[in-house]
Amino acid sequence: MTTGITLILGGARSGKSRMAEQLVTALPGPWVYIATAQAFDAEMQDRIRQHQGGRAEGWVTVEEPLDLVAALTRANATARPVLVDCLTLWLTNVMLAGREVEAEAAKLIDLLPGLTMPVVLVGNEVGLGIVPDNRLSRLFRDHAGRLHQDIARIADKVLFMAAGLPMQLK
Ligand SMILES: Nc1nc2c(ncn2[C@@H]2O[C@H](COP(=O)(O)OP(=O)(O)OP(=O)(O)O)[C@@H](O)[C@H]2O)c(=O)[nH]1
Repeated sequence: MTTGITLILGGARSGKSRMAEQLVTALPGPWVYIATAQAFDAEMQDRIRQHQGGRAEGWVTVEEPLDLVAALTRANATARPVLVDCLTLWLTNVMLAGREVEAEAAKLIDLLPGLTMPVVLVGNEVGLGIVPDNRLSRLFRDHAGRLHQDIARIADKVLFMAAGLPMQLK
């Protein structure tokens, strides 16, 4: 059974979200889904609608693109298991908002071990390709890698998804 902190990493369409939902819904509901995505265009709106339509009853959706710490604190007060999908878009939003990434990440890392309900966090592994040709992308890739390492260090369980299959890293 999933307890404590679980981190699920993987590439696009690797099955991360499905695995995360399975782990969370194996616990007694209702469950909190913290979505960090923002629908900036029709394609994303459509993708989000599909996710919402596909989610089983019993999920309470919280859309929070930036203040993840606040959303997790509120969810913790309800003592419901939580899924955060995903860290990568949250990081993108933090960078685009001009916030200090290290400070925001540090707040998250400080909060997580003190949460009383199980939390599953999803992140895209963006570091496996060639070195991006622009500075912002390189910076983003470095922030993502460091954030994943910091969360993995305090996580109870870490999975890497490939082709829908989990590899247990921790
Ligand atoms: N705003 C909002 N975003 C949502 C909602 N449900 C899902 N999402 C977003 O949809 C994204 C995940 O969808 P995909 O892009 O299909 O996932 P993926 O990472 O490509 O694929 P997998 O590895 O299979 O999970 C996450 O970033 C979520 O934040 C919702 O109700 N509202």
